[in-house]
Amino acid sequence: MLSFAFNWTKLLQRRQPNLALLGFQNSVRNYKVTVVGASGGIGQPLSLLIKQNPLVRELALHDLANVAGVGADLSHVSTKATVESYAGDTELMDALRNAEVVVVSAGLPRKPGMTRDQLLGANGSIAIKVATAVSAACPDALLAFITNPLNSIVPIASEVLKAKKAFDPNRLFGITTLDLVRAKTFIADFMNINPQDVNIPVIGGHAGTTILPIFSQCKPDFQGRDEDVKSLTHRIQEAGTEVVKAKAGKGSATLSMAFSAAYFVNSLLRGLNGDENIIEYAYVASNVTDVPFFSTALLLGPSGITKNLGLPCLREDEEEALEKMKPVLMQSIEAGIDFATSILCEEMKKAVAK
Ligand SMILES: NC(=O)C1=CN([C@@H]2O[C@H](COP(=O)(O)OP(=O)(O)OC[C@H]3O[C@@H](n4cnc5c(N)ncnc54)[C@H](O)[C@@H]3O)[C@@H](O)[C@H]2O)C=CC1
Ligand SMILES: O=C([O-])CC(=O)C(=O)O
Repeated sequence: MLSFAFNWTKLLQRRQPNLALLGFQNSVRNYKVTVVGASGGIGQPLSLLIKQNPLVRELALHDLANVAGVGADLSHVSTKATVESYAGDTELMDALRNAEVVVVSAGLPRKPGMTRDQLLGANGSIAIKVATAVSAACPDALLAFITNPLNSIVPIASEVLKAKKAFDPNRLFGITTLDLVRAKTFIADFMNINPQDVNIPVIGGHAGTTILPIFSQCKPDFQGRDEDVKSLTHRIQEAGTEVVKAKAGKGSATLSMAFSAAYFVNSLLRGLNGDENIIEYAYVASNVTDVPFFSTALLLGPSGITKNLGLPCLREDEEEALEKMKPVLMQSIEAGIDFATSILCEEMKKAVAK
């Protein structure tokens, strides 16, 4: 019996170098993902989806409240990832320590009649808190925000990370996947095909006219009239408001957002894991246009963004829509930068006064 066991060990030892030569060694790594805002409307279904991802070793759930129950519940799901719960500001650093991917859905959602920009005061401070903690606890992590107003939140986080000397433009993302998911779904409905078969670039930002679907590059070719392009573009741009209205004061999109964020997180993880063919759209620091944050197609890899693939080919009407949206997007970016600067200045004054 002993010799049988010994022979197997020997055999396995001999086989190891061969496996390495074949490129199997470390072919699947395991990552720690932290969800901040984990007991919220998006946080819970998102955490459930991430718990099922085979690339995840550890899932850290952070929220201000109710997170222990969500964690206990989720920990009974029979998949590999272990689950740890962290509550309150005092446990944020522990939740983040050693995380390779941090996804943030912490923050207030809209109520009917509100714009996303009106969430800046409430949610801007959360972005500052999370980015500050990330800069100290896991500065090399890929940091992906869901929190609105996304067009301002990503610039806020970048200001904080710059101030903390932890800014890497290839590691900071605003998740715009839901805009692509909606575009696929609405176009597929219109053309009576499977949404999985539709591919369309959606560029810009994540609010109203800053969400720009590029119908001229739709695959398969969009079969419709100019009026159809207009009305579908409007529906994609206002789809968030459609859900806010339907939920009638009980929040905004949660399930479709969880689906979209889980998809995006999986792409980040596959990039980290060495997959070289992952392309996703996200709102990032960018020099593709003269607007400093912009969503385009990105090639992902082991350190986040490997390459910004830039603008798709644009038709004349799409060029015009792009030019029109730029000042709108710029206003939200400036609002975010001003917000961050004023809070960071306050912090510095307080530190000097101590
Ligand atoms: N990027 C996108 O496409 C989308 C963004 N959103 C945005 O996502 C955010 C979250 O939406 P929901 O989950 O529906 O809201 P929710 O109110 O259901 O959940 C938010 C969670 O964040 C937690 N939270 C608040 N402050 C926190 C802090 N400092 N640290 C940790 N946790 C904190 C709350 O306790 C709550 O559990 C909103 O800002 C919403 O506008 C929503 C849909 C789509
Ligand atoms: O509309 C909102 O407030 C939430 C959101 O960003 C979306 O659903 O696209």
